[in-house]
Amino acid sequence: MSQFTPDADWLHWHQSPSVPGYKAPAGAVDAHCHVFGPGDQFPFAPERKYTPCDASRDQLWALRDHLGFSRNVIVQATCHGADNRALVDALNHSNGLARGVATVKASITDEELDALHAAGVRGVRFNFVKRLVDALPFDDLTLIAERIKRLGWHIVIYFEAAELPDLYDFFTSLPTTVVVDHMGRPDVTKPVDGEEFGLFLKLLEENPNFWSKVSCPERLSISGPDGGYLDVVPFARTVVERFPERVLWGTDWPHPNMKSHMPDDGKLVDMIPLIAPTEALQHKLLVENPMRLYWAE
Ligand SMILES: O=C(O)/C=C(\CC(=O)C(=O)O)C(=O)O
Repeated sequence: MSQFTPDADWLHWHQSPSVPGYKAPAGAVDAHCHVFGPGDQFPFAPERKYTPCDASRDQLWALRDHLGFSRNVIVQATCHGADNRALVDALNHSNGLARGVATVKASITDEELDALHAAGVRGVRFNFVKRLVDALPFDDLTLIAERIKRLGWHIVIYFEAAELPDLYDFFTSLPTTVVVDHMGRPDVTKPVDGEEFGLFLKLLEENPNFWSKVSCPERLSISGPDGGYLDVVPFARTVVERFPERVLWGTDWPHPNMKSHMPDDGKLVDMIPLIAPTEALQHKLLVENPMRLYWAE
């Protein structure tokens, strides 16, 4: 029996996702996914705000193959805090087919950063979603940003759309490439050409170092799986068509903290042609862009 019990309302990741009808181009990258534990091997962090079920690296590789993808970018999830051991273990057992985004504290040493780089880490994540973390002070984040510059890493930022006005100036002060998770979590009941999403588009428009993941329709959708998450499509498609060189796509497997339902990962893949309607856009989204950011060398 595991030393960790998932939260009572925790939804297990999908056990039999469909085979997508959409065939991803050769070399496609799932650029946003996580590994959880296994908790008995890589304990969840004491400061975590949720306890998930296990989701191991081998289970992630099985999903990758099932979906017809080739590579993964594994993003450190908050349930592991700044303990990147599960992430590094996955990278070290990926045959070079996975890269990572870590969570670090300002006290990390250069040697520790170098070891993360050698394992395949290419970025750090700054998380501002209050239900997930107590965000680090801006001074610490600024220090981390300065420290990782020499490695050529980027910064992944995760925040709710309503927080963007307050965070905007800090974000634009960051000295590296910056990747926004899940399009800055727009409220999709508001218009795609409205003020709120307009601020996010302005961030990308005026700052060529900013990229966006067009991921997580299952988290953002109000119409839900029965509506095919179609209410999210105009937002994602706008970002892909306006910034085709600076977009990434990911499954978000194993879909932490989904409460209403668990998505079928195959169906998420089937949405790709809706948000990237041409083969050229799909190739940039799934192959060229993530390869440039994560496998540049
Ligand atoms: O998987 C995601 O990107 C989103 C998450 C989880 C998360 O980010 C984390 O635990 O670090 C969420 O909204 O609960």
